[in-house]
Parts: sequence; C-alpha cells; structure tokens
Amino acid sequence: MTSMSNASRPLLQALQLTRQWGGLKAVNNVSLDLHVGEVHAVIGTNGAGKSTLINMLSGEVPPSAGEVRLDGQDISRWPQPKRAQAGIGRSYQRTTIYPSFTVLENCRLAAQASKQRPWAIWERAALCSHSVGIAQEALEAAGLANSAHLTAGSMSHGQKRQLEIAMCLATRPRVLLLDEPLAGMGAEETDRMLALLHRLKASHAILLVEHDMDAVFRVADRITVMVNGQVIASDAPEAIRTNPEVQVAYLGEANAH
Ligand SMILES: Nc1ncnc2c1ncn2[C@@H]1O[C@H](COP(=O)(O)OP(=O)(O)OP(=O)(O)O)[C@@H](O)[C@H]1O
Repeated sequence: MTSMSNASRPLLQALQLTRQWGGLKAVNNVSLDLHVGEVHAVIGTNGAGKSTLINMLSGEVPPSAGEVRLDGQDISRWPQPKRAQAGIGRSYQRTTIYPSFTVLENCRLAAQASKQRPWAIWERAALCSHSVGIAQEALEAAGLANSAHLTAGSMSHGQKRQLEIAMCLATRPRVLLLDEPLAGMGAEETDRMLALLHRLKASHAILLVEHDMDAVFRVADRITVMVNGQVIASDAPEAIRTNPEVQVAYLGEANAH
C-alpha cells in the first residue's frame, strides 16, 4: 500500500503555511500531512524553503500565515519548547553534540533538557537514573547501544549523525523532523541511516529534508517537491519520478550536476 491510501488522521499538519522575510515568501502557502508509519520527504533546490518549513513546524520560526496542527489541535502559537514537550522532535543540519562528553552523556543531557524539572539542576546529573534509562533506550533504538561509552568527538561523521537522531529520540518524540541527516555520509553510513529511518517510522511520523535523491527515493513513502517556497507536487515516489513538471524544475537540474 502506498501513502495514497493512508486514511488515518495526520499526526502533524501544515495548513497553508507561509513565511515572509521582507518581500520574500520563503514558504508560500504550503500544506502537508505527516502520518505515523510514513517517511514524508521534502525535496527542492537550495533556498526552496525546506528549512524554513521545518522551523515553522518545530516552533523556531512563527508563520506569517497558516496553521500547524498536532493531533488536530492548532499549535501555531506554541513556542518550540512546548511543541517539543508535546512530541515534536527535530535534528539540525549542523552538529549539535558535545564532543568531549560520552555518547551516553550526550543522550542523557538531551533527555534531561526535554523534561520540565526545574529542581533537577540541583541533582548530581549522573544520579538522574530516569534520564539515563531513557538515554539507553534511545541509543538502543538508534543502533548505538555498543558505543555508549565512546567519547562523542571520537566517532565517525556517520555515527555522530546517528547520535543526533538518538538525542532527538531521547526527548521521546512522536514526530521526527530531520534536516539533512545524510549530509556528508558515505554509502555504508547512508545505508545504516536509511535502515534506522525505516525502523523508526513504525512508531513515528517522519519528515525528511534531504538532498541525496537516491536515498530519498529508497526511503520515502511520499515526496513533496518545493520550488521557490511553493509546492509543485506531492505524491508517491514513482509518480514524482515521472512527473514532467518535477523533472523540469528539479530532478533534471539535479541530474545535470
Ligand atoms: N532568517 C532569515 N532572514 C531572511 N531570509 C531568510 C531567513 N532564513 C531563510 N531565508 C531565506 O529564505 C529562503 C529559503 O531558505 P531556506 O533555508 O528555508 O531554504 P532551504 O530549502 O532549506 O535551502 P537549503 O537546501 O540550501 O538548506 C532563502 O532565500 C533564504 O535566503
């Protein structure tokens, strides 16, 4: 079955989202749905508005117009921490790990930061066994259980990106907003990450912004194509591959490089 037949209620929805920077509409009237069980990829040329779209879904950038709904509830005015509490997790293009801490410590800090426990600042961090438990679960899910005691800075680029996903999982999200998780990865690291995304989609709704087209077509259940802030197509991968407008606007250009 393709995503075309997905009749479940979307977990996260963008409804006619627009973000204007001065005279530029970086995101222009974009609507899309994220469902548990699906990887929904958003592709487009540099500056198409993909990161701005993610930032509006995660709460880092307020929309100029339109709505974000979680479980049918309008969360457009919720700040980023409240959205994270409600289950919207995201990874960034840049690396956000602490290189001198261990893999487990990085994950535990992410777990702790996501909880509203103002008094926790007085606890010895290592004693916070609840967070350690969550961190270990996240490392297990991300395939890093055996690397828990490595110093994060000593890991390969691919493992660091896996750690970022683990840190995101440690916040116990239901939605994963992933901004170029495959950037700079070799073939083997890419395979590992795609297998991870495939596993995670069973229990998460995943939005994937990614430039690696081969990878996108391997893992996505639905692909939305953006050009100059607007959606020009949103469909199952095979329909996107053969869509003439997409080929002219994007895939042709991508193939030409
Ligand atoms: N804070 C900002 N202030 C002004 N303009 C911005 C800001 N953030 C993004 N833009 C502009 O909005 C447009 C969309 O940028 P965005 O980063 O969302 O694109 P993108 O599709 O993620 O690009 P890339 O693939 O290069 O990451 C670009 O023209 C960019 O210069």
